[in-house]
Amino acid sequence: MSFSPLLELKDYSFSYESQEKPIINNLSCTIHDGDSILLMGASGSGKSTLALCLNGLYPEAIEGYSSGDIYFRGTNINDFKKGELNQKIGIVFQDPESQFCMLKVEDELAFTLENLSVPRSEMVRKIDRVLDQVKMTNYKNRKIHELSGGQKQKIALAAVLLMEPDLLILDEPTANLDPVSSLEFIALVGELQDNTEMSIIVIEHQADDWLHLMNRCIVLDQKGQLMLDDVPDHVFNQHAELVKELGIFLPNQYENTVEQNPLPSIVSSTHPCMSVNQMSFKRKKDSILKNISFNVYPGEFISIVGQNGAGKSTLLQLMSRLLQPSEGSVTFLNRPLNEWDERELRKRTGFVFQNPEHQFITDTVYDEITFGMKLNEKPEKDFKAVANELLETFHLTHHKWSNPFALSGGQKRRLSVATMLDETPDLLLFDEPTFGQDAHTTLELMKIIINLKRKGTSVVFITHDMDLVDQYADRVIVLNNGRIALDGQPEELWQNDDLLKEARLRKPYRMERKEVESVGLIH
Ligand SMILES: Nc1ncnc2c1ncn2[C@@H]1O[C@H](COP(=O)(O)OP(=O)(O)OP(=O)(O)O)[C@@H](O)[C@H]1O
Ligand SMILES: Nc1ncnc2c1ncn2[C@@H]1O[C@H](COP(=O)(O)OP(=O)(O)OP(=O)(O)O)[C@@H](O)[C@H]1O
Repeated sequence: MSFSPLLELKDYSFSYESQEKPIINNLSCTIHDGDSILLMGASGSGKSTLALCLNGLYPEAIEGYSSGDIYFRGTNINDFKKGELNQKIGIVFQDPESQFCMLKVEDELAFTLENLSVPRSEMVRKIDRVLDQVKMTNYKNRKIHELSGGQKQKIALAAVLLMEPDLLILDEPTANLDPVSSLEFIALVGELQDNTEMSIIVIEHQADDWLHLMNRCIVLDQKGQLMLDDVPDHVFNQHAELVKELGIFLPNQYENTVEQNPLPSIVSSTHPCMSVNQMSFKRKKDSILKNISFNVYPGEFISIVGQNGAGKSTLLQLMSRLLQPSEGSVTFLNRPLNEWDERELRKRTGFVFQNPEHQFITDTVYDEITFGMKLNEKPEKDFKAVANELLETFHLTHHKWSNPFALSGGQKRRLSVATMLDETPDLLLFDEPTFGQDAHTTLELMKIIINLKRKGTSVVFITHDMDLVDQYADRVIVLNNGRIALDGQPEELWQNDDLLKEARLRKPYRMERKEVESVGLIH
C-alpha cells in the first residue's frame, strides 16, 4: 500500500504565454486522501487555472509554461500517459457547456463510459444510477443544448461522477443552480464523501453552505500565491480582515451584522417602461410560458426567481425580442416590441446573457466594450474615456487587450455586463449577472446598477441569490412551471413558506438566521 499523499505541489508556478506575470506563483502544498478543500480567492486569482494544472490539462493544452513539480501518489504528473490523469482527477468546469462532446444526455454519459472501456451491458445501469443521483432521470433522452443552465450543470457532474475519480474538483458547481438544487447538490457531495474515498476540492465564492463538509480552506491572493491554508474556522475567524481585504466573501455566520437594509423603492412613474401582455411561449409542443402579464416601471428593480427550468431565461429573451411569443405581446415605451428598429432597440435596452461567451463578438476586451459605441457612430475620442472608466470599474484595465475568451469566468461575466453600460439605457435585462463574482466585484456591480436605477433605468434581474433579492429588489416575480406564481414585494415571498418550497427557493440568510435563533439553536 502506498503512503504517498494524493497530490503534492512543490514550488509550482504557471504562466500563460500571453501574460507577463505568473498566474500560479511558487505554490507548495500537500493534498491527502479524504481531504475536502475549499479553494478561495478573488476573481482572477488563478483558482480555475490551478484546477486545470492539477489534472495535467495545463500547460499541455494551452500556450503556457510551468516550473516546479506536481506529484500524484508520488509520481510526477508529467510521467502519466495522456488522458490518464484526468480520469483520476475529475473536474466539473465553471462553464458546463465547455465539457460536452455529444448532442444528447444519454450519449454524453455513454461517451464517458466508452472512454473508460466500460462494457455496453453495464452502461445502462450506470447511466440510470448517476442520473438518479443528480435527479435528472427524466432528461435522459433530451438534447443537451435544450436544457436550462442549471440542468446542464447537473449533467456535467454526472459525467464526471461516472469516472469515479480519486479527486473531484468542482469549479463553482452551484453557480447556476436554484437554491434548493444547490443545497441538494451539496448534500449529494456530502453523500459521495461518506460513501466513497473521493477527495474533493470546491472552488466557490460564497462558501456558507459548504462549510460543514470542508476540513481545509486554501486561500490564494491576487498574485496566485498561497495566503492561507488552515481549517475553515481559523481562516474565517482569525483572518477575517485579510479575507475581506482580498475581496473574498466572509461566510455569513462569521459576519457580525447580517441585517439587510432594503433600499426604499424610488419608482415614481405610472407609465410602464415595458408591458408583457398575456404572453405564452411554446417550443414545439411544450408550453414553456403560460399567460404571463406584468408591467415594468421606470427605475424599478425586479428580480425574477424560480427553479431551474422554470422559464426565466426564456422570459428574458422574449422581453429582449430574441424570441417571439406564441401568443400575447410585449410593449416597450408604449410601442409594440416588434415595431422597434433593431439599432434603436439595442441602444435603449441592454441584455446580458446567462452565458457571457454567447455575447462576445470581437477579439479584445476594449473592442468588446466599445463595440456598441462604435455602432452608434460615435468618434473614438468621445467614448475612449467612458470605455477606460468601465474597464477600471470592472477591474479589467490589465486585460484591455486580452481576448475575451482568455479571461477568468468572473472577468468574462463582468465584461458582458460592462458592454451594456456604455449609455444609460431605459431597460436592462440581466440573466444572473453576479454569478462567479467575488465580494468586491459583486458590490461594485450592484452599485453601478443602483446608480442607473436612480437615473430611471428599469432593471430586470434573474438570480438564484435570495440575499440579493432581499437587499435590492423592489419587486420579485416568482416563475413556477412557466406561470407567474407571485408578483409582489420580497417580504411577501419570504412569508410564503408553501411557495418557497414549491418553487425550490429559500429565505435570505438574515431570516434563516432569525428563525434558527428563535428556536434557540444559536445564542
Ligand atoms: N433551445 C431550447 N430548446 C428546447 N427547450 C428549451 C430550450 N431552451 C430551454 N428549453 C427548455 O425550456 C424550459 C425553460 O428553460 P429556461 O432556460 O428558460 O429556464 P430557467 O428558468 O432560465 O432555468 P435555469 O435557472 O436553469 O437557467 C426548460 O425546461 C428547458 O429545458
Ligand atoms: N486562456 C487564457 N489565456 C491567458 N490568460 C488567461 C487564460 N485563462 C485565464 N487567464 C488569466 O489568468 C488569470 C486567472 O484566471 P482564472 O480563471 O484561473 O481565475 P479564477 O480565480 O478562477 O477567477 P474567477 O473567480 O473569476 O473564475 C486571470 O487574470 C485570467 O485573465
